[in-house]
Amino acid sequence: MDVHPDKLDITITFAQSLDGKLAGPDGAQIALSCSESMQITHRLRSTNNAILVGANTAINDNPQLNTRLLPTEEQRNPQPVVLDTNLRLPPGCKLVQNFVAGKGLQPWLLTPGSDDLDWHHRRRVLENAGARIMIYNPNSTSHVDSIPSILSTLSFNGVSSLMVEGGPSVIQSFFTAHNKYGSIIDRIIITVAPMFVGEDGVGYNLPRSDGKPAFIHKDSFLAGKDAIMVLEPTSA
Ligand SMILES: NC(=O)C1=CN([C@@H]2O[C@H](COP(=O)(O)OP(=O)(O)OC[C@H]3O[C@@H](n4cnc5c(N)ncnc54)[C@H](O)[C@@H]3O)[C@@H](O)[C@H]2O)C=CC1
Ligand SMILES: Nc1nc(O)c(N)c(N[C@@H]2O[C@H](COP(=O)(O)O)[C@@H](O)[C@H]2O)n1
Repeated sequence: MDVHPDKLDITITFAQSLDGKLAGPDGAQIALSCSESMQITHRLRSTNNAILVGANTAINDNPQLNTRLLPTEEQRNPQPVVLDTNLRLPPGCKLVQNFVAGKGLQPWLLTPGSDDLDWHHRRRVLENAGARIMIYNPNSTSHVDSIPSILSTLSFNGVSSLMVEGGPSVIQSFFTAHNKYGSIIDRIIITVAPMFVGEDGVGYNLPRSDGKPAFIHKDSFLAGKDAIMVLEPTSA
């Protein structure tokens, strides 16, 4: 299947510990980035026209996904997108609250849809609260195989650059889709925090890619105590 005719520019970006964890036990949120690297993350948010997280991140962290750490004149908020298959996002979350208060863009919740009556009830509640529900074509029940449809839906709705922020399950899906469909990810920007989380933390795996590295180093620099590393696909 063709990924999509108008390819989005896709940046995968997240913070990890030295032992490769993005979240604590049971996927709990942990503060990995220092203030300097967090500001760089907000700058990156400002250079993309959409930011995507998975439902668990949206529910656990109740994030704002905005650029509030930048000076006012540099703040440019990306379109918030949540991969929310079963419409689990609480209608009172900050993304919806900020939109209703005129302090953020309308959150888009992407789902393959459902015949379930409770799902339709949650859809009405979320739409009445202020969220936009967007249904992508479910090519299969697999998260990985849904990614081309998700990207087409975003592209069709005017998104040209997408920052994928996490969590680990979504990142894993994008890495696997990149390996399977090719040419999906344009760069990975990882903040490495000088700490260990331990074996109960949650990380990701990079799938094998015909024995050669799928991504190679392009740049590294320090931001406060953290190291930031930029990688690009081998073929780029
Ligand atoms: N260190 C960092 O930079 C970041 C850390 N996190 C942490 O990650 C934790 C949550 O991570 P996870 O539990 O892995 O959940 P996640 O945030 O990746 O969400 C996974 C859920 O998204 C939905 N989903 C829909 N389409 C999907 C697709 N194509 N691929 C994968 N999931 C899809 C499913 O309901 C799935 O259960 C959060 O608590 C947060 O603190 C989140 C973002 C960045
Ligand atoms: N860059 C980065 N460093 C960390 O240490 C983190 N825990 C995260 N998490 C991501 O940031 C979201 C919070 O965003 P807001 O501050 O609410 O705008 C969180 O949901 C994760 O996506 N990122």
